[in-house]
Amino acid sequence: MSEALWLVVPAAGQGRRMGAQRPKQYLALAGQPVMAHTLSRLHQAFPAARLCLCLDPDDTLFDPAWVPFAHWQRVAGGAERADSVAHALAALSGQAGDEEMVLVHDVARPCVTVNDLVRLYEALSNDAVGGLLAAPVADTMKRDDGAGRVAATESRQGLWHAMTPQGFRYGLLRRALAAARQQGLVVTDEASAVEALGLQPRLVAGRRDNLKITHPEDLALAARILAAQHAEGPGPAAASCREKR
Ligand SMILES: Nc1ccn([C@@H]2O[C@H](COP(=O)(O)OP(=O)(O)OP(=O)(O)O)[C@@H](O)[C@H]2O)c(=O)n1
Ligand SMILES: C[C@](O)(CO)[C@H](O)COP(=O)(O)O
Repeated sequence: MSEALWLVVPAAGQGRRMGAQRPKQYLALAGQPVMAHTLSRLHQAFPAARLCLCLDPDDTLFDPAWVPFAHWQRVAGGAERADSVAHALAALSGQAGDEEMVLVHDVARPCVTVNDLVRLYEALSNDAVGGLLAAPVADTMKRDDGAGRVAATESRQGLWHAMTPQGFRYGLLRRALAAARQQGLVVTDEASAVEALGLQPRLVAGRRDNLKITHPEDLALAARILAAQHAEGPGPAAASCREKR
């Protein structure tokens, strides 16, 4: 029996750095809410996947019409992103098998391409640890002195920007997040928790335009990225995983 693929989408944030009137996942982007774009990209890549959507318990803006998946559930998000992901994994207890793949993808990353999603899934399917989409750092990196001036220039050799999705087997990811919480380790991505177990997640090079919409200028940038991707046309034979499985 083919293993199920689980998608966890943290979408319970408030978008404080965006400074908008509503959480950024509900801001209009090319005629649709950010969330609708993100879920559409995930569904194009993984139409048969099962979605767990983390929403703020007080969220009154969510519309189920934006969810294209046949099998999906919502869970209450937590105080931090890691808590929301942990809540989703707890909700999947008894549903997801320990060896089944969980891909965690920020709702705030609507520009991820279907081709990158499928490439990541294929790269991780045979990887015992799991991994993440990432992009090598291309800028010179400065560390500040806390007073607005350069304290040092950091080597960018071997530095990557971690992105999402990040994919790990259900049992390992649940154990890793639980261990991080128990140790009081604050993690801003899933890979950090897996690394804390002494494992080395795989870095899968992805497009740099897999932007996380965070600051006000990012919304217009995301719109330009979507338009540019549309003009590019479909990537290299990015058949969805249903065709490939
Ligand atoms: N308690 C939280 C915090 C964040 N997220 C989600 O995690 C992703 C990445 O988080 P971030 O970009 O920081 O989103 P926000 O927390 O909304 O932004 P801010 O930190 O500016 O408030 C987002 O899709 C966000 O919705 C979540 O599900 N639960
Ligand atoms: C998971 C992530 O998108 C990887 O870069 C990032 O860590 C999320 O950070 P945020 O502060 O929760 O946006």
